[in-house]
Amino acid sequence: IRKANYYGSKIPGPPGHWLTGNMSMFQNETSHGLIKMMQEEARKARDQGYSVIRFLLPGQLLVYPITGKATAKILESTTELHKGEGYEFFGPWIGGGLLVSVGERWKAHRKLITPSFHFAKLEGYFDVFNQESKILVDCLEKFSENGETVNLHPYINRCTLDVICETAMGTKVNAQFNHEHPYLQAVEGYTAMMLEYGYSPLMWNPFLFWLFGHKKRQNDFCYTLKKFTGDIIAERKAALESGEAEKSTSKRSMNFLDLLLSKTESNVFTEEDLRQEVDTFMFGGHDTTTTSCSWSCWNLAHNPDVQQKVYEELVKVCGDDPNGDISYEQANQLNYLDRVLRESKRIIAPVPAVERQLQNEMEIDGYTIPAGANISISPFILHRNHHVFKNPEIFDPDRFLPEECAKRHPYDFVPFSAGVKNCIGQKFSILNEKVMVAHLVRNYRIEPMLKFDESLPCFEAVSKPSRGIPVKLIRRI
Ligand code: HEM
Repeated sequence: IRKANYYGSKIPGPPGHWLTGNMSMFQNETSHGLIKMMQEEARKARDQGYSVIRFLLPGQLLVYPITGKATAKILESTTELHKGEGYEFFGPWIGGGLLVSVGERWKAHRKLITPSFHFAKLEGYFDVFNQESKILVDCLEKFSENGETVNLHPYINRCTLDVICETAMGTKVNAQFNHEHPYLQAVEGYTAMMLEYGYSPLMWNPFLFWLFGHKKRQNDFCYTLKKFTGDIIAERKAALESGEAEKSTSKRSMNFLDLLLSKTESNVFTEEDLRQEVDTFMFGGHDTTTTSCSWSCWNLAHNPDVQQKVYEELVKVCGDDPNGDISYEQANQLNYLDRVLRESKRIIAPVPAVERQLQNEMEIDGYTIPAGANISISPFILHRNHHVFKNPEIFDPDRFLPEECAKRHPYDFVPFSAGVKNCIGQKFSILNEKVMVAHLVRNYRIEPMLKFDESLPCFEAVSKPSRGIPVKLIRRI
């Protein structure tokens, strides 16, 4: 506590209690209030010319770089890759998967997995992107017919789960037809617990964690999550061994799970390594894309002119058949849609923040941050920098015209983080989302059924919309 207070007193930030620091600012806020509070603290600090701010939690110094330039220092480090303490909560689920691992293990696994996201592979995933997006459109048809309001979020969620299972694991789970999917409920429960854990010091004590039943809750969620992926792995393995499924050996289509299974056969990977990486991909790749696509639909619904321009671009590039597939080449020509999806990630970043725990002292813009401090890289804070994004609360896709991007620091916009530990799935996710949104907009005009700020991003592992994405869908003729 003394060390955190000593260094903390030299970094700009709100005054705090000697023992509890700024804890009360965190505990008194709702999840969305927390985001607003931090954005406001960052705004005040920037206006005073600061590039970092800090918060103090009991014995913990939490530092936020608030400009792209200050963020570069941590993101460009090739040694400060340890995740913050908050990630320990995910240990029982994803263990030492890519997201949290460091050192030689991380390097070796990342090198092995990277080829699954080579651009030639991405093209091979388009059949699944199209197929599942069309199922999504069909599942929503009844709402356009009867004029009922529909919350798009769970529909998109089931669609992205089907996409990731089929592309990465070669397994169809048909979640779009199973509305009570236990895996999705467990993901929701586990990630919601994370925020509770992060700001409830009593939960940090393992005995109290157990005593109040949190451990049991966590174990139950974990059991469901691991059983789901464990079954997928076992099924795929059995299918390959019996010759029922063809091993995808072509460079173009080898799926992630087959790749990892081949490494366990040659003893490069243990069975446990395999499970952890599969769970990491499910965790990292599914909820994130869902959140991003949901907010894109919300932004489109609230900006009908933008939605119309997206539709016109779609007709121009892909033709006017709403049921036709969108090819990889066409997706790459949808430049306006691309800007819209980026602006949506700026307005509401799907991942509110990622953390690093310093192993060595680091200086950022003249401030000394001690070893052990947590540095939070928060797109939520960086993307609202009013010195860089004028009127940051306004949705304007033209901020992403090439000439506008050239005026900014590359780390002013970091929805997928950056540096060596950046998101491995970013291209996959962007293309998947493009195809989903394209199919939705080609078929329906999306109208909002709440004001923009009546559904708010929650500060969990992902920025889930507090009241969903309630819309009316009007069939395009
Ligand atoms: C809109 C969608 C997505 C967003 C916003 C997103 C964001 C992020 C962020 C912020 C990180 C942390 C990087 C860091 O600590 O610096 C990350 C890491 C990661 N993401 Fe994503 N992600 C998305 C989609 C995906 C998809 C689709 C996959 C897999 C199919 C994926 C797999 C991963 C993995 C494995 C890591 C860990 C990488 C490493 O540490 O080497 N993500 N992602």
